[in-house]
Amino acid sequence: MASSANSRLEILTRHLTSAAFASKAGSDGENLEWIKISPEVSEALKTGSPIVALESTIISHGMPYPQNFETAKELEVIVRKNGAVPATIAILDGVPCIGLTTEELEILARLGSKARKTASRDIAVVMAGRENGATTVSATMYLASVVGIPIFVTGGIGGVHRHGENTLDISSDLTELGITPVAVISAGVKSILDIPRTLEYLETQRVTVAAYQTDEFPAFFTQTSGCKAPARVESPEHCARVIDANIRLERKSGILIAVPIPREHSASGHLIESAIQQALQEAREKKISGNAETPFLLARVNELTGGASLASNIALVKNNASVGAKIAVSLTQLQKHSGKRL
Ligand SMILES: O=c1[nH]cc([C@@H]2O[C@H](COP(=O)(O)O)[C@@H](O)[C@H]2O)c(=O)[nH]1
Repeated sequence: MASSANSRLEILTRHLTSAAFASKAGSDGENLEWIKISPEVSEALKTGSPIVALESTIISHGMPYPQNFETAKELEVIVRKNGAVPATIAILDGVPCIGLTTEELEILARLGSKARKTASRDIAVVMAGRENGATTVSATMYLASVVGIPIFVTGGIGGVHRHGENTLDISSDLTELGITPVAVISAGVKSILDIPRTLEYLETQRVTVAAYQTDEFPAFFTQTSGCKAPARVESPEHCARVIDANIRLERKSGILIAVPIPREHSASGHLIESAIQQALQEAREKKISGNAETPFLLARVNELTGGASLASNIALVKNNASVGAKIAVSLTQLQKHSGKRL
């Protein structure tokens, strides 16, 4: 335990030193702290308590206001109820923030797509421009790993887009998973994407992929995708053992744990599927591509299903938050014995 806490302290000390350096380096003499960790998250890092990182693109671009604000708050409540500290991550006025206040969550929720969708490649630009950035899976993973948070909950990750073999439109979520040792708990990959190629690409990136209590890789709104998952995990403890092994191995790559949407919320799956097909067709006709494609498809599918997809989306993220927090608690217990942390 002492050595675990020490290793977290080492990480923090490194970052505080970097922040001080950044401050000194600021040519205009301003205090340019480059990262802000909330007091609660900072305390949890020091004491080695379980923490769950949460992303912010899901708030700004993934859902409309006010459901996005309500969901963001509820996710934090669920994480707490299950014994972990939530750390929603975003960039506010150019400062990466680990752990947001309710007021900050509301700012992001109201900004919606006016906040910049920030993938890992965009972090430096958003910081330099002192912009507000909603972090995607890739950017959230990166920032979580920088401060030593090994578990991150989201709804769905990006992937290989359909026709990606021609367009090379592959989300940087997949490459970040290849180089950043954070476990991402998601409901799999939406069928707006090419699921078989996404799984192939994850293999190429050396990402450990496991489905939770099922043999099949889930497709976000539906429990099944027709693709077999490379591995199966049975419980939060089992997930924690996989994450712990990855940390001990120092593989420096991520883990994707795919949790199927709860059965009672997957009923509208087929309705949603046909809306997805229509939205995809419209995106092609309107020539919408790149990082605008996912937000367009999500919003259009929600319109076409009369809000059913949003209700399912909220339900599955909440379920992921509960599973993710339990995994974080198990991992902390395991690491009390092994002493090895991210
Ligand atoms: O079902 C969803 N998939 C993906 C996203 C967001 O979109 C990002 C991927 O975007 P792109 O495909 O442009 O890489 C993810 O990291 C996540 O933040 C989302 O909100 N909902």
